[in-house]
Amino acid sequence: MEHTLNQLLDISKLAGAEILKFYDQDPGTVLKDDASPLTLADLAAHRTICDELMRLFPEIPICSEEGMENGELEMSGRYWLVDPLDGTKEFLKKTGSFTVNIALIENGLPICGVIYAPATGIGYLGGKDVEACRIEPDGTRTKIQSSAPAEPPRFVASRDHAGPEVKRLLAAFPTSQSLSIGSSLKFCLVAEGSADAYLRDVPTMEWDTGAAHAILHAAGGHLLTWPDLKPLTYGKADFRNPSLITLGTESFAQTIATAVGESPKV
Ligand SMILES: Nc1ncnc2c1ncn2[C@@H]1O[C@H](COP(=O)(O)O)[C@@H](OP(=O)(O)O)[C@H]1O
Ligand SMILES: [Mg+2]
Repeated sequence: MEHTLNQLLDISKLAGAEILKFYDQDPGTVLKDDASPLTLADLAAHRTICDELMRLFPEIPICSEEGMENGELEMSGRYWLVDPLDGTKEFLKKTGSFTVNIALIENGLPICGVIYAPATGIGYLGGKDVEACRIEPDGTRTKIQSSAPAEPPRFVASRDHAGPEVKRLLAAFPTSQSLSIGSSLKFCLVAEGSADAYLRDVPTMEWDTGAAHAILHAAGGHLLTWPDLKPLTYGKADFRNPSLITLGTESFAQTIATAVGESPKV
């Protein structure tokens, strides 16, 4: 699996190079049916990833965000789950918080994943039998591990997508720190122990979370549905996730649920 993850990292870097070709020129933005932006960078990254995955792993089907326009496909068994450019809005704003995401799903669970941030050259990978690590632009790898909550806790939130539950959370922990960034990098902050929790009460799609979920799990962290605190599974209708909470340690979920007035887990 380690070899596969290195291949996925190489593919992510190729896709990242395609994305950066559009960083300083008109990326040809159009709006999708759900009013979210789609650019030539998303499409170029999608093509690169699909071409490489099909070349190297012809037997494994691919579910990529940009291949799902008709929304008819259902995925099961073993497949690649790809978000070629997560954080398209951040890409357009040139904040640097955008990522390439590739995960392998088996029977509804993410087995391994790679996240690569083209603007910084930093990558993350991890899987079932592979320690989670952060990869610097020069290739140096550092093992990452999620951590027990700090006092006061450190929260991370979406820059573009934070709803009323996030506001309740911040009100319940008035001394907490809150860092706001775009894309799947939020999960990486929890995975590497730089943040304690990430509550997401605005919808995400399965391709937004697959790679991050695998890395987070390999780093000792947890991704649960909110507020019922159940495991998140893949292959759902329309690829839609419910509200989510990401944690460095599982018990912190209960602390947060109680603090914001949600019923304790039964
Ligand atoms: N109403 C909605 N329904 C489904 N997904 C949504 C959504 N609003 C935002 N998202 C998801 O949130 C992601 C961006 O989150 P963030 O702002 O935290 O980076 C988007 O990823 P893309 O940029 O890949 O489209 C998109 O998939
Ligand atoms: Mg996305």
